[in-house]
Amino acid sequence: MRRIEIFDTTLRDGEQSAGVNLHLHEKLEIAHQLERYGVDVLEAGFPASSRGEFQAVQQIARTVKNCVVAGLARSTERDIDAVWEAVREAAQPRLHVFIATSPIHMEYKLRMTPEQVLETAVAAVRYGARHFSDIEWSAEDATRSDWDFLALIIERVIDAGATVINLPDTVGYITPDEYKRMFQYLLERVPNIHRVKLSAHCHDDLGLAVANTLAAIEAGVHQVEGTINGIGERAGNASLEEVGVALAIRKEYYQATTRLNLRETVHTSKLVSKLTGMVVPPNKAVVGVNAFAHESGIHQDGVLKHKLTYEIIRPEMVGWTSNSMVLGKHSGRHAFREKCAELKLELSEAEFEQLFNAFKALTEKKKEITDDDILALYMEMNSQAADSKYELQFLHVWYGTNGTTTATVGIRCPDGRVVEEAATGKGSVEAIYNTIERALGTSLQLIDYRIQSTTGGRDSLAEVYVKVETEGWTGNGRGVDNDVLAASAKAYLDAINRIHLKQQWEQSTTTGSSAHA
Ligand SMILES: CC(=O)SCCNC(=O)CCNC(=O)[C@H](O)C(C)(C)COP(=O)(O)OP(=O)(O)OC[C@H]1O[C@@H](n2cnc3c(N)ncnc32)[C@H](O)[C@@H]1OP(=O)(O)O
Ligand SMILES: CC(C)C(=O)C(=O)O
Repeated sequence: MRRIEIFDTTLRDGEQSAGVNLHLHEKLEIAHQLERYGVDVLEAGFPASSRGEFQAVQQIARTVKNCVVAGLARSTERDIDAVWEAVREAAQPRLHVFIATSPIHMEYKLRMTPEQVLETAVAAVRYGARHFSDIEWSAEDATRSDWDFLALIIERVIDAGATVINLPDTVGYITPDEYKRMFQYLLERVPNIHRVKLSAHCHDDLGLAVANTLAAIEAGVHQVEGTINGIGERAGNASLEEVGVALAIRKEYYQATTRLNLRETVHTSKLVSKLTGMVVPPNKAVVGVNAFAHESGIHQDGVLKHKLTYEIIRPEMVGWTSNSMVLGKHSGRHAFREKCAELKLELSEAEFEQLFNAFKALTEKKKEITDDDILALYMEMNSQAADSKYELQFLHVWYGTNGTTTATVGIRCPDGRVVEEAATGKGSVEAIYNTIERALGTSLQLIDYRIQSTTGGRDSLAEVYVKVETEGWTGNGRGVDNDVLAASAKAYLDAINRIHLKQQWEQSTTTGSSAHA
């Protein structure tokens, strides 16, 4: 088994993500977490770019002890001096110096001939070697460079003192097979290449960053570079957490390990996301909230019977507490039964079927069903059981801006009749309650009315609680619906039903027969 070194550039290339600007204390917090995560090299920033950046790199270099701390420089003495001043107090300082080697970059950006680039690169490494014993040299846009030119310049910078050679796919252009062949070609052609470590640095413009990084490992590189959550310039860099997990899960295939403490993965991802403001997509591999969420019945059934049917990564391995069964419209009875057991709902087979059907009906209206939704359905089912008297059949409300609202309700009575009535009120709820009272020939006083949603989100269920009083009797009622007005009507009827139950119970205790019999 080879050990692959992990070079983290979240604080340099990651911070180059559009819109990201970390404060010193935020960079420090991420740096210390990266140290706990177990990265081998931490690229803290580009010291020559600003005073604040210099100070941040310096602070990181002073406090991080368990990994190499690197700073990036162009091939100029000023940039290299800035890196030295910033990282000189690090336990293990590294200079990372680069120059572009592709024809397009040399001609249009640097406005240099290949000979000038060669001379500048060698001079920069020599200059850096006055202070640094650890020098990483990068051929920017290596993957669009001429391979023979690369071979020549690599040989020369190694002679000048480079200890790590990094060949970045700066614009995310190469494919895994080509990248592998490029490294293999250079390993054969450059005579002194075995004196140094080789490194890969991939961007995700074609969505190939992780695949290219793994291909480079197959080709024999010693170090791979990337960022947490794959953040970085344009489409970002290779996601280090994905590379680390791929190597761990496919250890037999890659024959390679890392020093990463994978259990810190999720925490590291969340911290970087929080401080950079770069939201992790829910379906992102390893760290997305859906990465271990099973939604469809066949998958949930499989996972309940044997996790490995649909899980190649143990969620605990990367720091999730467990997988999650998301109950939605694709869920089946196995997952629903598991959830009922978890919620400690005691159900007969018939009750289970009734609750399952209510749950399935709810999935037509709501995307994800939460524990609270299920509990609400359960309580609703129980309150509607044998004791139930009056049940809402339909409800229409015409809201008027002139201060009068009209409601029409249909109520199924215990004897099976459906009574229909209409009445007005100053607002929708008052109109509904006036109509219910007229339909049932009763008069109630509303003592308390409270409404809340079972969860956040527009598709949340509304839960209404009421307390009513009539002729010395009080009753509490609860109604749940995905519409607030229907929930209000149900709560009122529920309160009325409870008062009737109390009245029947009192009557039965005085006459000696049971109202529930
Ligand atoms: C692939 C990568 O991710 S590379 C790293 C990218 N990171 C950054 O750019 C860090 C933030 N950058 C900055 O703060 C600024 O760009 C600075 C401070 C580095 C330079 O700022 P300025 O001096 O104003 O130059 P500006 O950024 O406009 O242009 C870059 C200059 O560096 C030159 N340059 C680019 N790469 C190199 C190199 N590797 N070695 C030497 N010179 C280089 C360019 O040719 C250009 O030179 P010119 O001014 O003679 O035309
Ligand atoms: C400076 C180098 C390593 C880089 O970030 C790139 O080429 O993408």
